[in-house]
Amino acid sequence: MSRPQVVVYPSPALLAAATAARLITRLVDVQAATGSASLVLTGGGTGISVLEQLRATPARDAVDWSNVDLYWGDERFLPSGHPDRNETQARAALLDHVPVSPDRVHAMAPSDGEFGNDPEAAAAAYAELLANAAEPEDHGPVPKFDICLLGVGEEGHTLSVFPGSPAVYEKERTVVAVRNCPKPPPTRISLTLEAARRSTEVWLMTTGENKAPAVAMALSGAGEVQLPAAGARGTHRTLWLLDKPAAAKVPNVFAPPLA
Ligand SMILES: O=C(O)[C@H](O)[C@@H](O)[C@H](O)[C@H](O)COP(=O)(O)O
Repeated sequence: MSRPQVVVYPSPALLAAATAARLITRLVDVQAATGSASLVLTGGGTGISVLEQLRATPARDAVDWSNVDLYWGDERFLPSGHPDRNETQARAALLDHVPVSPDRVHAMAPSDGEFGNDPEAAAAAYAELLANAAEPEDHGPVPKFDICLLGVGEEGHTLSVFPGSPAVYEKERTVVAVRNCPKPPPTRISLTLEAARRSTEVWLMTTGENKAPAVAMALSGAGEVQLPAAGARGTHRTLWLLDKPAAAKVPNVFAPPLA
């Protein structure tokens, strides 16, 4: 697993704009090298802001969106089209504005979909979707995602994996149902950390002084059970993209070299 790298931006707006630019460049580079790309989207304010900034930049059209497989790291288990669903927000922010291939946008099931109000069945179905999408060279139960975007909660959750929750101990399944989630809505579907760690690159993005303690703990060696975001690492790269307040307590070892 890769050692975390930290990049700090002066403001949330600049973090979102710069991360959108970073994402465009990475997607273009991966497509130039392999012909396609796979991206795991996240919910949360920072994650959606990045998608909105991406939509706003002309450079977005450098990506062959028809050749991107889009997945979600987690989803709020709500009826289709509900404004709080991560899918709803991602479509409004970006996906409805670029020429994605509908059959390559892999949303997690809504609570009024084919599995009804059964989040365990919906989670199992998404795990099967991922297993079917994995290629032999991925050597695992999920595709080797090129980039996995993640947010971070105040107490250190990421995806919908919360400290000390059953999901944080899950080592077998790749997708789980989450109930009684501390962050509303209470019922969700989430990749596990094991699944996220199969990503080539993991980008954790967060802002605000209220996130500074969790960020500092994650970067200071906290265990993933206590601090799930600490367990979110890519096989080749782990980026922490922060604004200054969120980075306020980051250990000096991550500070940029003195000029
Ligand atoms: O569905 C969700 O709520 C997200 O996936 C969740 O993990 C989010 O990314 C964090 O809670 C950070 O959210 P903010 O960026 O809004 O602080």
